[in-house]
Amino acid sequence: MTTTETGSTEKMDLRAALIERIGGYMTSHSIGVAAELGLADLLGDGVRGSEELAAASGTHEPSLRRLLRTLTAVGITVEPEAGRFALTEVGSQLRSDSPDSLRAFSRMFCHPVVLRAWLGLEHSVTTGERAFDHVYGKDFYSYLAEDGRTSELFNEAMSEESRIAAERLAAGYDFSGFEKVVDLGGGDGTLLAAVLPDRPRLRGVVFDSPSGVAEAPATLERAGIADRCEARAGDFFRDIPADGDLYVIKSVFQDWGDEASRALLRSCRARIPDTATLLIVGSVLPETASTDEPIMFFTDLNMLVNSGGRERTEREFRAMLEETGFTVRSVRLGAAGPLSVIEAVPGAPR
Ligand SMILES: C[S@@+](CC[C@H](N)C(=O)[O-])C[C@H]1O[C@@H](n2cnc3c(N)ncnc32)[C@H](O)[C@@H]1O
Repeated sequence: MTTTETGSTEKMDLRAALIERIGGYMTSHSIGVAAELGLADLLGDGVRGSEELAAASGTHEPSLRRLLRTLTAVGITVEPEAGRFALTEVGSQLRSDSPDSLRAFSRMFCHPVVLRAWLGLEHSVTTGERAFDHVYGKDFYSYLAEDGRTSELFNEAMSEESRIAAERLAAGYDFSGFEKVVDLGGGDGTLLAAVLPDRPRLRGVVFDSPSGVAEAPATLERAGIADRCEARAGDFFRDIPADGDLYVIKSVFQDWGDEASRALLRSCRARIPDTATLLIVGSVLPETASTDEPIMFFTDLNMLVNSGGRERTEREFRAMLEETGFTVRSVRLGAAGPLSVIEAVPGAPR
């Protein structure tokens, strides 16, 4: 190959690299539609023809086939023979019956409610304001409180996203010195459903807003812990339960800006016992961005658009906790699967 040809190949690769990224929204849309139509459930473990899939999903075969080819191009399906498709390992996570299912998560984050808010990204970047409120005239959680179906989908999506982190926390954190865990903003109870079953003396409270906690009783029932774990509705800015000795806040702070996050920590400081322990489970951003963990940066931008919150670095978490009357005992990066665990206690260093 001549130098000129090498140079032109590199140029083509560079162009393709950018064009592929520009098409990112087409990827999310395609995955969202596949999840909505239940294509992964129809594919199951098998190889199926596009005609059979179109008949089962009530879709237009030539168009469905084009969708499936695009999904193949991004590694969700394979096309071993022309017009016949099967799931890849990545794509299998779109099956509703997979223990690692991310189907509700895909439906939620490719949902028109979220995608419309993302159309306001430029507004957010220009003004620093939440695009969601700009588009809908209300904030994300008020929207969910008024839209039961989307709220249910969001709770299910959070539960799917949480499962691995909850299992890692359950396996890796020493709960032995505690009697009652309160999961603040605990959603449908997925975290305590992972922690409590193997610890018969530990009790729990899933605390969330009325719409957030709506599915928790069923989760606790399914996990066989309903007799020692209750679902309580309330507002964590105002009435945090005072009867726990371990308080977990998982994937919550990224929803809130600095002022609200400090208000939440002050609310915890004022209500939790002085001898209690606070565990913050969530992403901890590195000081500089790179391609290593793109999801954290997607989440951060998603928070700018939808909730007005942000992901934070270890330095920022430490400063916020210290300012609000907590002492950080440890920061364990990646201790809960993709998430980190920050352990803090009320008051000055003990
Ligand atoms: C991103 S979700 C995380 C849910 C769960 N902790 C998890 O990791 O899957 C944030 C949770 O905070 C809850 N939340 C928001 N505002 C709240 C408030 N004022 N009081 C109690 N919970 C609230 C939401 O309902 C939602 O369940």
